[in-house]
Amino acid sequence: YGSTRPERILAEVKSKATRGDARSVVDTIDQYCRHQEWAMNVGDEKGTILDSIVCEVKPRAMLELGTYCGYSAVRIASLLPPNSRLITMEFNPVFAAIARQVIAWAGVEDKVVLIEGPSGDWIPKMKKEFGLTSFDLVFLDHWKDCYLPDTKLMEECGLLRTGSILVADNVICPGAPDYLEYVRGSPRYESKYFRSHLEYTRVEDGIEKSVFLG
Ligand SMILES: Oc1cc(-c2ccc(F)cc2)cc2cccnc12
Ligand SMILES: [Mg+2]
Repeated sequence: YGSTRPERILAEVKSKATRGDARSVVDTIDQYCRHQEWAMNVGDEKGTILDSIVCEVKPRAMLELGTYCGYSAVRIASLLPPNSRLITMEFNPVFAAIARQVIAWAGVEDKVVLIEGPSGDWIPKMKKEFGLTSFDLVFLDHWKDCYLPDTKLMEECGLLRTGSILVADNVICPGAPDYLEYVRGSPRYESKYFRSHLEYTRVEDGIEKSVFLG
């Protein structure tokens, strides 16, 4: 029986990356996915844009929708200030199982809480489950047709405060047109597009950064 792509990525991390070194895990995955087999990590180019926003915001409470193999969770966690938390949500149990191991290998498990299940089910429970008031920063990197409904749900559940920032991957490729139209057209958001490329390719893609104005 064949291994899955996430399993091959984990094997590469275990054989090539230094245990406890988040940067080496990130670089190992980028090397593998650029030269061996493509995978849907945010990647090095868009990852640098994400890094700059995380460093600017210094979030105490951050949410990631769409963990996949844990590449961006590791990247983000390595930049978080002490006693900050990244909650990352993954619907696919196979991806979640791999991500847990990648996050552990990188040594950032004390900053990351991985929850499994559909975002639509979890978002209404977040406040109670995690004793949260709101998220300072949200990274949307899951299925593109969930970006808009999940954003509206976060608004309704009071998980966004004045100044909360949404960062969305793949707004061009595969694209999230309804989400873009919403955050760019709504008076409740101040939105900005960061032009880049689809991870490990020359195809255009980009990240949309949107500040919730309350
Ligand atoms: O960064 C991503 C990229 C793609 C993607 C897949 C196939 C393509 F041909 C192009 C792009 C899918 C994602 C799904 C979820 C989160 N991120 C994704
Ligand atoms: Mg993506």
